[in-house]
Amino acid sequence: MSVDGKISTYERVQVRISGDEDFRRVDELKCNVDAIMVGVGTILADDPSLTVKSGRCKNPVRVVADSRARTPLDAQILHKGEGKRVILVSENAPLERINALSEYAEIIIAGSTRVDLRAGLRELKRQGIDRVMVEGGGTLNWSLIKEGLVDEIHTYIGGVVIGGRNAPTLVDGDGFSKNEGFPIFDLIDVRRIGDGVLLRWRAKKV
Ligand SMILES: NC(=O)C1=CN([C@@H]2O[C@H](COP(=O)(O)OP(=O)(O)OC[C@H]3O[C@@H](n4cnc5c(N)ncnc54)[C@H](O)[C@@H]3O)[C@@H](O)[C@H]2O)C=CC1
Ligand SMILES: Nc1nc(O)c(N)c(N[C@@H]2O[C@H](COP(=O)(O)O)[C@@H](O)[C@H]2O)n1
Repeated sequence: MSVDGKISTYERVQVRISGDEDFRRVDELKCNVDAIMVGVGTILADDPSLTVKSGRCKNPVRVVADSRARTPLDAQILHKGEGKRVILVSENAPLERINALSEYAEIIIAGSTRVDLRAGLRELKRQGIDRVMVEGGGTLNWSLIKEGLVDEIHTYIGGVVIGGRNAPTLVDGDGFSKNEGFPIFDLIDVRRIGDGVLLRWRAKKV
């Protein structure tokens, strides 16, 4: 994220926030997880492939949280690189979209109108997927944190200011009210990387 906590511009255009060294760190992380997950908003905005660029290991299983099965059939994630893809959808997703996407990815139906992330992750776990790395965006991050499904947060802060009240931030969604309390994370590591800083946080056990 940027100095001011943004993860893209208000037009949802990707900005290069980190440098080569940090891209390599993120690439390495992918070799230590079973799956990498993003929300469909990120697929629609960035069209990422989420592949391991170094080729040092196999691509992790690539997962999209996509309640209404909006992932485009020509999305890079469905075509670039080897490996399994999973799309988590809700019962609300049109059957024709599910059928079309099932040519490229395993479809898991979890939740009635929105993906039930806990149920989706439970099914992934049943398939042997224990460690999931989430690469955004802010809406999916919010839901996972709200539901207490996040063990660690790794925030790389790069030296650019993006600004804009409508620019996506690390955690969007509705936000917590002061009446309901906030999830607390312990700072477990601080490291300078390139022109920015990597902070690692671990969810406090309550
Ligand atoms: N700087 C960075 O490292 C990154 C930046 N981004 C930026 O983030 C933006 C995309 O973020 P968002 O629009 O917030 O989309 P998002 O990627 O968080 O996806 C949100 C979508 O996921 C689906 N979803 C299914 N079940 C859900 C649930 N239970 N809770 C929440 N979402 C659920 C919904 O269709 C929802 O609209 C883009 O502008 C992209 O460039 C995204 C990833 C990384
Ligand atoms: N680690 C990192 N640093 C930045 O500066 C970024 N802008 C991003 N963006 C996210 O990385 C994903 C790219 O995926 P592929 O290279 O296509 O596999 C994408 O989701 C961007 O939002 N990341």
